[in-house]
Formats: sequence, structure tokens, C-alpha cells
Amino acid sequence: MMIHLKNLTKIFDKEYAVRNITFDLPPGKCTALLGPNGAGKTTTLKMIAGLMHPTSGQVELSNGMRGDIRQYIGYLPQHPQFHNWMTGKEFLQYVARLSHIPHLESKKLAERLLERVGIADAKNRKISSYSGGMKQRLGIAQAMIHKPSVLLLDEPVSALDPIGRRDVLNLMEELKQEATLLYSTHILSDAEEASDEILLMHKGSIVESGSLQDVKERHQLDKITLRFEGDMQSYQEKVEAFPFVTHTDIQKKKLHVYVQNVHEARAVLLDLVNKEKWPLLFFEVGQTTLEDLFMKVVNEHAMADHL
Ligand SMILES: Nc1ncnc2c1ncn2[C@@H]1O[C@H](COP(=O)(O)OP(=O)(O)OP(=O)(O)O)[C@@H](O)[C@H]1O
Repeated sequence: MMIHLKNLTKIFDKEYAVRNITFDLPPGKCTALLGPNGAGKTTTLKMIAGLMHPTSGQVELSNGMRGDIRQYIGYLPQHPQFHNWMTGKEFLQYVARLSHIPHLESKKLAERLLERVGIADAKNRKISSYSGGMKQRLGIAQAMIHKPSVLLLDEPVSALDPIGRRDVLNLMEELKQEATLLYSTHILSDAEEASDEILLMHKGSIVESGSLQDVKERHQLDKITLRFEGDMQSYQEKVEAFPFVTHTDIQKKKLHVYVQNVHEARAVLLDLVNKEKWPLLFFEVGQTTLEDLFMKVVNEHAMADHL
């Protein structure tokens, strides 16, 4: 099923949390809603899930589906609450009952879902003994209880260790065959690992969207990476003054200089380093990555917060 978001907007206390966003969620794909904290991801997911009313705009379904949108949508909140004294199986049966699924059917369904998300071995153990990754799997099973066509997962892997994260990302890759998947994350490498499409969100707006490859190509800029002894910030200020520099940032103690004319930039920067006798440790000419684009968005976000 296709979902269309049209000019979706949410205002809290006169501030835009989500600002006029429009996009389609293609069926059978896994889409990552990527953005720094406060970008508006949770608010967007809640509006799609029907848990929060938009200030304006709509969420529409294709295929002539009508009625309450919630019957088609499964939702895993950012901080799911479990009854820790229950076993995984008991919890799913309990959730099934809340969804008005008859008792006998709920038993079979719970077993099937526990199998599906890969925690059948632990079905009779108390949830309090589950690892973070197992809890997220149980949360995903809970979101799938009414066989939704769309699964919305809010930061499903952010709190997990690398192994738990890998496991849940793999599970999501599998689940996209059964449901359209949209999940939020503030971690770029997770979005790169498990998504067909990305939506990059910043201050309530979608600033970039498309397949990972398309987004990467669209933003490819030449980049010169430098490292000097000592504090990088004073070098950054001097380098930024050149007209061929579009912007700069510091990542892992390296100064990234994004430039329009790499030949001119290389010559001028090397000249400057020589003349000023800057203690150069590293110099590289290359191209931007998706991480650079993400850092640019995050830095703009951080700067706005300091104003
Ligand atoms: N119930 C609310 N009342 C007032 N402001 C809110 C409410 N919910 C969210 N906001 C504000 O809306 C903006 C977007 O929040 P949202 O939780 O959607 O961001 P997010 O991208 O999911 O970030 P995070 O990863 O930190 O949850 C933030 O500035 C937040 O403070």
C-alpha cells in the first residue's frame, strides 16, 4: 500500500515541529527518516500513525483504503513500555486481546510472530530478562499484531549495541517484504545500512529525499581534508575566508574544506600552508560523502540553537 503525505504540518506553541512536508511512501521499501534530535521525526511518525492530529495537511492511503488509518498501520514508539513481569508470549497475547483478536487465534498469532521476529526460544521467559535487541524485536512483533500494511518504527536501533543493532536492521530488511517500512534514526550509518530510500529532515522540513545513491550523487562536491598539529579551529577561520570555499567543518580532528574549484583550492591552500609554515600532518583531495551532507545539516541545526 502506498501512503501519501500532503503538506503535513504540526505547530506546538506557535513553533513548527513539522513544516509542510509532502512525500510518498512506496510499498515494499524500507525508508529511513533521518535527522538530528528535534528535527520532527517522532511528530511525523505519530501523525502518520494517527496518534496525533496534524495542524494542517493530510495523510492519504492509496488502493481506495478507507476508514480509520490505524487499522493499516503498526507503530513502535521510541520508548516502548512492556509489562516486564510477563513472558514475551503472554505480552503478545495480551496485546492481541486489546486488538479484539479471539483467544485461540491470539495464541497461534503470538507463537507465529515470536518465530517471525526471531525470539521464539525466549517466549516463556520474563521480558525483564530480555536484552535490548530482544525487547525491540518484541516491540516490532507487537506492532505487527493486526497484520498492518505499514510499519512505523521510531528509533528502533538507536539504543542498541552494535550486535543488537545489526540483528534488528537485518530483521527490518526482511520485514519490508511484508509491509511498507518507515523508521526514524539520527544515525547516518544505520540509514545507509538498512534503507532503500532516505528522507533527511531538518527543523521540521524534508531537506533531501530519494534513493541513497541519488542523494549521494546530487550532493557530491570536491573536498580537501587537512590536519594540523594543535587546535584546528584557528585554521578553519583563516581557510573559510577564501571565495572558492563553500563551507567547512571539523570531523574527528580533521578540517574538511568543501570547494568549487579544486585545482585553484589545492594550489592556494598548499601555498598558504607553506608561507605560514602551518604544521601540516595530513592533506587529501577527494569528494564529499553522505556523512558530510548530514554533518552540514546537523551543524546548521546546532548553530541555530546557539543563536
Ligand atoms: N507535545 C509537544 N509539545 C510541545 N513541543 C513539542 C511536543 N512534541 C515535540 N515538540 C517539539 O517539536 C520539535 C520536534 O520534536 P520531535 O520529537 O518530533 O523530534 P525528533 O526528530 O523525533 O527528535 P528526537 O530524536 O529528539 O525525538 C522539537 O522542537 C520538540 O521540542
